[in-house]
Amino acid sequence: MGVWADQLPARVAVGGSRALVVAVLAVELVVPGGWGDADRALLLAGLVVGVPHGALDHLVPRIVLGRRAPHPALLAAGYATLVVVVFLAFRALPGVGLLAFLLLSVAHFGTGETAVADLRAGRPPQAAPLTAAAFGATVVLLPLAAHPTEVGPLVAALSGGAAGLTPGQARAGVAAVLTLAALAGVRLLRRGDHAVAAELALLVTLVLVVPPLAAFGAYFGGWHAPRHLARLVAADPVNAADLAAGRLARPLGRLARQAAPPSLAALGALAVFWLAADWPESAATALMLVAALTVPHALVVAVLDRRAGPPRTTPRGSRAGVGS
Ligand SMILES: CC1=C(/C=C/C(C)=C/C=C/C(C)=C/C=C/C=C(C)/C=C/C=C(C)/C=C/C2=C(C)CCCC2(C)C)C(C)(C)CCC1
Ligand SMILES: [Fe+2]
Repeated sequence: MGVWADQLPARVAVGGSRALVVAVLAVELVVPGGWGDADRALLLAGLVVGVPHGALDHLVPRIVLGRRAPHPALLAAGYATLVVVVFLAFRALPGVGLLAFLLLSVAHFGTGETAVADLRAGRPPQAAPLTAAAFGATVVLLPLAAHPTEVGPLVAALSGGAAGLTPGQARAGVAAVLTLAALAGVRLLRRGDHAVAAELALLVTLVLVVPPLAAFGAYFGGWHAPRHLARLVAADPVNAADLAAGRLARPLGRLARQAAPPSLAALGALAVFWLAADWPESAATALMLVAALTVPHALVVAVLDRRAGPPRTTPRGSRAGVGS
């Protein structure tokens, strides 16, 4: 086979996510009125499609550590407890909660991008703080700074009424994120990572051009989630033989079966929150739930990143993939 077996899922996810983001951009630029009022629908769709990417978190330690890992049922109970505690803490201290959520999100999305880039390049995951910060800030902070009016009501609902950014702060925020992205882009180009630099430019364009809620929905559900799932599929030794034979359908079926129950539980809670209030409280409470899911999810992904090794060197050879 011409590619690393481990890289097959990532190649598919990368191709699909690029095409989706380009399509979302094209709608904004070509269709009269762009996304218009459909931005909320795209945010909701992105959240719904994106939630399952964390639904295998309680199984990740077993994938990574094998039998030495605590039992998945124990992990699921701890995970669910942490979600409830963080959700209640966010509600009690919304200002601090929002700040912490944004910073954790920058780190989580940013390191997710560098981990996928490393997997595709066939090298072990390595710390790339500048690239990670640039990606994370682009998808989390740039929408807030570039579109303060559109996100204002949602940010106020999430933060317990805190005033949004002043025009001066927003301009400074945009300049800071664009400078960071430019520095990271130049460094990536110098290192020969042209595709990653182009992806950073694509995401910057998405966030600047497309309304912020639509842009975030597209990124979360159409880019971050499939790429993360691709890493999990590649990391699970159970999938090794299928991937080596170039088969993705069976690994994806297994993943869907395992992810269904936790996804339905989390989506049920999301639906209740979304339907129980009017905009923007509906979206704010749903995002608080996402924030609560983010804490254990980011912890699990950090473990995955630390334990990851280089891809297998032979399609069916000894396992040294993301999860080894
Ligand atoms: C396993 C399990 C489970 C499940 C889980 C899951 C399902 C998970 C998921 C996870 C996830 C799902 C995660 C996520 C993450 C996310 C994030 C990290 C986000 C972020 C966001 C942001 C940052 C935003 C921002 C903003 C604002 C704030 C405003 C407006 C504009 C914007 C949108 C930009 C349960 C619990 C059932 C049980 C136990 C076990
Ligand atoms: Fe994630």
